[in-house]
Amino acid sequence: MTDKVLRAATVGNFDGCHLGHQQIFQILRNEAKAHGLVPTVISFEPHTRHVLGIPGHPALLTTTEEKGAFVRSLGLDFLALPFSREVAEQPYQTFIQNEILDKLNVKFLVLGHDHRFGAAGKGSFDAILQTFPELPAIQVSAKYKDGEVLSSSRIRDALEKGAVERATTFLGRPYRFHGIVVAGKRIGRTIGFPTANVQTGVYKLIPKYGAYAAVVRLQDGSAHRAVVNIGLQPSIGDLPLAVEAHILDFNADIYGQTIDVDLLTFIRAEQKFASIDDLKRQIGMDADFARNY
Ligand SMILES: Cc1cc2nc3c(=O)[nH]c(=O)nc-3n(C[C@H](O)[C@H](O)[C@H](O)COP(=O)(O)O)c2cc1C
Ligand SMILES: Nc1ncnc2c1ncn2[C@@H]1O[C@H](COP(=O)(O)OP(=O)(O)O)[C@@H](O)[C@H]1O
Repeated sequence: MTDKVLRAATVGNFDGCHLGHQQIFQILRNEAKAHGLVPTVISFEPHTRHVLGIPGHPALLTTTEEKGAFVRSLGLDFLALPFSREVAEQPYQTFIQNEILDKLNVKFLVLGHDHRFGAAGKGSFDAILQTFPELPAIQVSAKYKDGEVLSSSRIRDALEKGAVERATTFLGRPYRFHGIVVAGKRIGRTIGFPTANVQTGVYKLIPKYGAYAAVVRLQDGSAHRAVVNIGLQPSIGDLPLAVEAHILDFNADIYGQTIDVDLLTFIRAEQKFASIDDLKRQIGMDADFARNY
């Protein structure tokens, strides 16, 4: 299917949509405006690393849905192209000609410092300039933070250590879970702390287990302070991983709602308590911390 919209585009995985990615999006928006084109972020689904089995960290900072929501909130179009081994094995010339130029009418390309197209990553920026001399293309240099290139893997490392604020400074916004509220064991309400359990994407990166101060945004757009637990709840039993939010000063049934949970700060590591009373007391202190944070 060919769409008639004329686009300026960037292409990549953009996991996290961090400040380095946002710099590309900003330049893309300016160039699109200057040339009367629709600014478009073209990504892949699933993530290229998962399809190609590239070793390294399998977890992602953003699901495709989260990326799409963020990119669109900036006023850019978002497209997730189906990615497969067949797509990966196409020479970059074929992929760019067929998918980017012919199908999507891209008239201007904005590329990140390390983006490579096509089989064996042969489609470097210089190769593209040579192969498609009629296609205006610019390359955006890497963004640095603390003397190092800002990257998705640095953000993953920070989150795995519970260094949420560091992740926030790299992302330009808090680390977020976006998902539907599902039923848990219905124990929370019996100990005075009902918790909305958020379903996470399969590959979603799980930060260090423990309690966090957070902000929860409900489907009606309202924002609430919350205290969040991420972990296996060892005091209750050996349970599957849960990301659960107790919303402060709130009492309503929100099962089935799609909510956002934004992590603000790590409070403490998850522990195995000797009794439910000890667990309750600690959650009370965590809630007080989150209230005053
Ligand atoms: C702020 C907060 C901190 C928590 N910390 C721990 C903990 O350290 N260890 C633990 O075993 N469970 C912890 N929990 C999880 C509770 O055990 C869990 O919320 C309870 O089992 C209710 O689960 P349910 O929502 O599935 O009913 C915490 C929960 C909250 C809200
Ligand atoms: N303050 C609150 N914070 C989070 N969820 C609440 C709150 N008050 C009521 N709820 C509701 O209670 C549910 C959680 O109760 P809980 O007993 O922990 O059950 P579950 O084990 O199913 O999570 C939430 O999904 C939500 O619908």
